[in-house]
Amino acid sequence: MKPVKVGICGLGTVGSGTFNVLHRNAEEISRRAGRRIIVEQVGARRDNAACDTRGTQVTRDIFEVATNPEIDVVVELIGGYDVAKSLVMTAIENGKHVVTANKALIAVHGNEIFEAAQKHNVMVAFEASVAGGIPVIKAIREGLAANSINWLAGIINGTGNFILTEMREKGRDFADVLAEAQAFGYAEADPTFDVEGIDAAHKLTILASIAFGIPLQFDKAYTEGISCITPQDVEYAEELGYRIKHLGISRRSEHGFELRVHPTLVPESELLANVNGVMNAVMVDGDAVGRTLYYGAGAGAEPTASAVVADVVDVVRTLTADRDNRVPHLAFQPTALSDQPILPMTETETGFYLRLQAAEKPGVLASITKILGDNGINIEAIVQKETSEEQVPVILLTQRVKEQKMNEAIEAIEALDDIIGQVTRIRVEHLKG
Ligand SMILES: NC(=O)C1=CN([C@@H]2O[C@H](COP(=O)(O)OP(=O)(O)OC[C@H]3O[C@@H](n4cnc5c(N)ncnc54)[C@H](O)[C@@H]3O)[C@@H](O)[C@H]2O)C=CC1
Ligand SMILES: N[C@@H](CC=O)C(=O)O
Ligand code: NA
Repeated sequence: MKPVKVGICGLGTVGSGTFNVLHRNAEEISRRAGRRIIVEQVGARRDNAACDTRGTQVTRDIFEVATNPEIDVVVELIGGYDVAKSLVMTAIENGKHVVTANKALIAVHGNEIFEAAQKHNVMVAFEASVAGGIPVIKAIREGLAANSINWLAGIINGTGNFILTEMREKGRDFADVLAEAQAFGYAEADPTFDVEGIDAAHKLTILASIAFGIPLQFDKAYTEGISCITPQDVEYAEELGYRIKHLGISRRSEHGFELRVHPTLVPESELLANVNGVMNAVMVDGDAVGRTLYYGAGAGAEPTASAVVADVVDVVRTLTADRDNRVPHLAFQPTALSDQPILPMTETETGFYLRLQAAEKPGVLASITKILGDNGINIEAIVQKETSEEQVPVILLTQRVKEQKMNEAIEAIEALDDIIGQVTRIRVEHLKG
C-alpha cells in the first residue's frame, strides 16, 4: 500500500520533536496505523540542530508544503494566529488533512476552520493543543461519549504550574523560573500568554466545547493570570492547608456554562493540588462515570510530539472511513451544538481567599465581618498576622458565594478608612478528587 506523506511546517521545539519521533518509531507507528508514514517535506525558516533533516526535502516557504500535491497530511507547528490560519486554510482547500498543536488558532478560528474542513471532506486534529501529551481530547470526545459532563477543571499550562511549584517548593523568583521554562521550550513565543492565563483560556475553550457540545467561544472566557501571586499568598495559603494552582474551570449550570481561568486555592489533600512542575492534569466529572483524572506532561518537545503523531495515526485510520462515520471535530455533530450561553463571571460561584492590609485598631475586623455578613457571605477562617507595624495583614477564607456579591463586599471593604490599598482575592475550589 502507498505510504501516507506528511509535511511538517515549523521546526522549533514541537516540530523537531515530531520529526524525531516519527523517524525513531517509524516501524511501530506504521504497524499501528496500517500504512507507512513518511515525512515528505519540512517547511522551516531555518535548520534546527535538534533534528537531522538530511534526506528530507526542506523548503523555506511553508505554503509550498500546504500546496504540495504529494502531501496527504499537513502538520502545522508554527504557532500564532494569522499566518497559521492562512496555512491551515490553504492546506484544507488543497484537500489535505491537518494536524496542529496550535490552541490559539483552534480556540479563536476553530469554528471557521472546522466548517471549511467539513466542506472539503478533510480532518483537522488538535490533540496536542490541550495539555500537551495527555490524550485528554480523545478521552473526553470518545471515551466519555456516554456521559452528560457536569464540570471539568484542570492545570493546563505547564509553564505556569512550573513557576508556581518552584516558587512554593524552593522560594524561587518568578522571573527567574519563567526564564528557565523558556529555556526548556515550555513557554509560548510570547510568555505573557502563559503567565496571564491566555494560553490556559485557549485550552479551556477547546475542552469546554468538546465536553458540552458548544461552539468555541474564547472571547467569553474569564482570564486571570498568576503574575499577581505573591510569595506571601503562597505561604498563607499553605498555612491554611491549601495550595495555589492556576486552574481552568468549566461547569454546566441551569442557565449556561462557566468558562474561567484564574489562580485558585485547592485543599492540599486533593489530587490537583499535588500536580507539580510542568505536569498538567484535567479532572472531568461525568454523570455516569463520576470523576476521572488525566495526568501527564503538558509541554516539551517529545511529550507534545506524542500527541501530534497520535493524531497523524488517527488521520491515517480515517482515510479508510467514510466522512459520515468520522468522529466530529468538537465531539458533537456540527448541527447539534447547544446554544446555551457562557455565563458572565459575576454569575459564577466559588469560595474566596481574601488578603488585606488593615490599620491595627480595635473594631476593624468587626467592620469587615459586618460587610461580609450583610452581603450574605459566610466566613470559614480569619487569620490576623502578628506584626510590629501599624498595619496588619488579615486573611479570610469564605464559603461559596456569587462573584457579584463578593465584588460588592470588596468594594465596601476597600472604602473603609482603616483598610490600606486593595483587597487581594483568590478563588477557592473544593474539587474532592
Ligand atoms: N512548546 C510546547 O511545549 C508546546 C507547544 N505547543 C504549540 O505548538 C506550536 C509550536 O510551538 P513551539 O514548537 O514551542 O514553538 P517554536 O517557537 O519553538 O517553533 C515554531 C517554529 O516555527 C517557525 N516559524 C514560524 N513562522 C514561520 C513561517 N512563517 N515560516 C517558517 N517557519 C516559521 C519558527 O521559526 C520556529 O522555528 C505552537 O502553536 C504552540 O502553542 C503545544 C503544546 C506544547
Ligand atoms: N506554553 C504551553 C505549552 C503547551 O501547551 C505551556 O506551558 O503549557
Ligand atoms: Na493533549
